[in-house]
Amino acid sequence: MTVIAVLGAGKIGEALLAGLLQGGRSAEELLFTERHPERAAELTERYGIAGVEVAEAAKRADVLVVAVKPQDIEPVLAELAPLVGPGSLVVSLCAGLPTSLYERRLPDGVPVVRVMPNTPMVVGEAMSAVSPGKHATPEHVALVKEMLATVGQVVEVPEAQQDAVTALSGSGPAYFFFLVEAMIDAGILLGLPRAVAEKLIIQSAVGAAKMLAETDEHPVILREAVTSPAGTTINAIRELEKHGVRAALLAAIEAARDRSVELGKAHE
Ligand SMILES: NC(=O)C1=CN([C@@H]2O[C@H](COP(=O)(O)OP(=O)(O)OC[C@H]3O[C@@H](n4cnc5c(N)ncnc54)[C@H](OP(=O)(O)O)[C@@H]3O)[C@@H](O)[C@H]2O)C=CC1
Ligand SMILES: O=C(O)[C@@H]1CCC=N1
Repeated sequence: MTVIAVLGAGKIGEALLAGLLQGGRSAEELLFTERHPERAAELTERYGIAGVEVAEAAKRADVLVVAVKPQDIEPVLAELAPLVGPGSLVVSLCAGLPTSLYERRLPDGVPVVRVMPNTPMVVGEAMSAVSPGKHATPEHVALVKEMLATVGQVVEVPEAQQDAVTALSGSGPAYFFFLVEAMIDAGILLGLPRAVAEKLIIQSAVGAAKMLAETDEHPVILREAVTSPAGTTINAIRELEKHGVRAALLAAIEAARDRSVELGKAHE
């Protein structure tokens, strides 16, 4: 039995715990730490998972998953330092934070694996990218990949690519939610009842995502198949291009990458 402790069970920490439970792990294999007792009680009530102190998490868990905001990392590492050693395994989900930060703050030899997941892990559809730090062995990486594979898909990338990954797939679900929200608004503008607009757009998003995942066709081919000559879609595409939506996405994702780099630099 591999015991996994999530340090900081906020949005992504909770998504991981929920996804691991859904993926077949039992509540006894999972632990979390939280700084607000009411939040801890809420999570225990919802999932049956025990909230513990960091010392107990370090003692009982095989994998310590750090899921606090990057701005909150220093006290967590100070608390962890006397509790971990080369036999521990620390996994960081934190945007921007390099494994070298953990290696500097924790005792020599502690293996660290940097992971960028995303919230669809709650429905078993996460996209996670893993990068080992300098003390992480292939066995450590395999263990982390195995854990993440129960909540979605996993790739391994060089750590230098993690800021780009964070901007693309870490934040990615937010861009799709934003698009869906805007498209539902368009339905309201056209006079549809909200419930109808929501159903039309959400199912269209699900259908489009399944086609992308399952047909192996390039997105351009799939879009062209919707775009009939002198039809409706091309009129919409012309407006999207006129309003610079493609350029806006490139600039937005570049800005997210830059913020990830900045979050890492704050701890140099
Ligand atoms: N949300 C997402 O989609 C993704 C987030 N991430 C990364 O995951 C991390 C967490 O993000 P997110 O879940 O959104 O943030 P949240 O603020 O929702 O979660 C962090 C949680 O950790 C708690 N916390 C802070 N310090 C401690 C501590 N010392 N001990 C115990 N608990 C503590 C926070 O409490 P409090 O509420 O008081 O701050 C909060 O509940 C970030 O580093 C982010 O970059 C990565 C991929 C995707
Ligand atoms: O917005 C953030 O900083 C985090 C990291 C990736 C997704 N959410």
